[in-house]
Amino acid sequence: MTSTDSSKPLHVQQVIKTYQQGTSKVHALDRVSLTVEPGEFVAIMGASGSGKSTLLHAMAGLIDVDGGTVTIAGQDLSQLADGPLTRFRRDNLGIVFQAYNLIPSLTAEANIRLPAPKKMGGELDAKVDRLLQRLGMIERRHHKPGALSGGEQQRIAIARALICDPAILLADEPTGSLDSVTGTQICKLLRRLVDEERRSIVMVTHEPHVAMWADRICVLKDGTNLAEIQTDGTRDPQTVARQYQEALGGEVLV
Ligand SMILES: Nc1ncnc2c1ncn2[C@@H]1O[C@H](COP(=O)(O)OP(=O)(O)OP(=O)(O)O)[C@@H](O)[C@H]1O
Repeated sequence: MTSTDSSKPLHVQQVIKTYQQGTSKVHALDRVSLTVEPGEFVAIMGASGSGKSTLLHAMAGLIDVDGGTVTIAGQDLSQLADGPLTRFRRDNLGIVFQAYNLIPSLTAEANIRLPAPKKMGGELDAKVDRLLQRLGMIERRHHKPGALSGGEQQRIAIARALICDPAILLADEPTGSLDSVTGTQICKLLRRLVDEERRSIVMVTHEPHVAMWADRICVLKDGTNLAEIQTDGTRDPQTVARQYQEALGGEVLV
């Protein structure tokens, strides 16, 4: 697997997203800012409803924002029409969801190939092989998602997200459907993608023992930046949990 272009940071500047819920307005994001450097792993934490998924979706260009900018590799996403945005997303971002979102009727291998443009030709076969090897899934390549465990399905979803060699991976609760042992395996895999390939990762999570794999934790509250926590690399969930609680002023989390 090739390493990625290291000149592709992600900047979120003063982003606003407001939803109408009945007669009231919900400020899902209220001037949130975040910069992610090449080869940096950032976790986004916050209580339920604090705006984590909305922020990730804004970074992915999956929702329009009402103010501020999301810039990836120097490109302001709001300046792209639908078609160019889809292509830009494919070439620059990999996205991983809690529910894996694999196509049940396709084999693991076919799911990985799905986002690849036709022009990749024979290069694609080699790339799929490398990804299956890298993620320990070579023996499972012909299985359909229904015959794979949750952890295996998430590995395939990560391979699919990497097929176009994006510099940035966005992950929304990637371990949320997994037991803690399998979840840790996925966290270690994500960490390796940062350490060995210098990819940038932004991951939404509720869990201190998942967030501890990041370099930095961005804590949101009510759609605003509340705090930044630098993890110290000791991977101690208790320390991260305590720092997180302190950031929230001792509030009990949902
Ligand atoms: N499509 C939508 N329509 C209306 N309101 C929305 C929509 N999406 C999100 N919201 C609201 O925006 C706020 C932030 O939601 P968001 O899903 O980003 O929070 P979250 O931190 O990811 O929560 P959770 O941890 O529960 O997934 C919430 O009040 C939510 O109800």
